[in-house]
Amino acid sequence: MKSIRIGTRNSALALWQAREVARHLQNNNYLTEITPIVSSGDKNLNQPLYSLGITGVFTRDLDVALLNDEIDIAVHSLKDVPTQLPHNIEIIAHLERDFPQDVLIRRESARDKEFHELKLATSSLRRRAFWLKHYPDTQFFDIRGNIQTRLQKLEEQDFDATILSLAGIKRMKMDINYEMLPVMIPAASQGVIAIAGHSEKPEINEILQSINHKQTQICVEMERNFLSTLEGGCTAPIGAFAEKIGNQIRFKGALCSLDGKNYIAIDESFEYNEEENFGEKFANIVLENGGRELMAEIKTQL
Ligand SMILES: NCc1[nH]cc(CCC(=O)O)c1CC(=O)O
Repeated sequence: MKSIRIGTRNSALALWQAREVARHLQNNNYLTEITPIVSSGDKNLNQPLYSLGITGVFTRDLDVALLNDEIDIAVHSLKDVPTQLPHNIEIIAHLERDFPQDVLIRRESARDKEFHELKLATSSLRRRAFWLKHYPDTQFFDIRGNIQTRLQKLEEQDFDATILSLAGIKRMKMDINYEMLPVMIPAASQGVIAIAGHSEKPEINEILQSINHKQTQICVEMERNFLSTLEGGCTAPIGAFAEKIGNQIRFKGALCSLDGKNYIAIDESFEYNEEENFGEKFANIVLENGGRELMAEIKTQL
């Protein structure tokens, strides 16, 4: 049997995630090989992502490799994958989500500062806006690069703290202190490793079903439907997180103005059924409660 060619970006986190997918496939007796691919998102580190004006900077090169049959599957952090996929590319499986949360990481010299006094480095509109909602006078700095680069910048530059995804920190086994931020709603599909494939490769796609985590899939599809219904093709401060609790799903979602002053949120627990598109339903509630005007306002500010 031929081995499954796994395409990945070549950052440490991406490689770890690709190995994790390989491990799941090997446990099911499939052979695998890993093919790292340099993405244009990694080559362009001076500008914040939203200002590059295109979605899918991290995924585009892997999409091309899939379409050219250079790889059989592509492993992604699902939160970096646009909700609109190119023709013939599909998300075919999800690994189980482990740590969805955002966490705060401070430099030693800022250990005793209160949250509202921190000078914060993040280039995420969502993290910035949700933080400003609680601490409106915070000073922000842009920061780009992978987790290791960002932590190094935190040591060297003139800001106190940064906000990162806990999943990335755990996967990189970083030995650092972090603080949970319960008021921040994670980005849609944060913490989820997803596998993309070519729509016209049913054999591979069937194999991938054997490692798909259905519960995770249900939650992230809801989050991503919420996001795509709200977003209409721009990057806005939107959080979305669905979680199974007992036999219910709890969905938290929010849209926030860039300055954090206007915040429209959903927090619902319900029994899941396949027929109802809950993500779209909750997004429409947000849109009808001022979200439409807020989205229009945000689009003029980006
Ligand atoms: N946007 C960058 C990115 N994409 C995926 C992760 C980490 C893994 C994840 O949260 O899924 C990160 C780093 C971060 O947000 O701190």
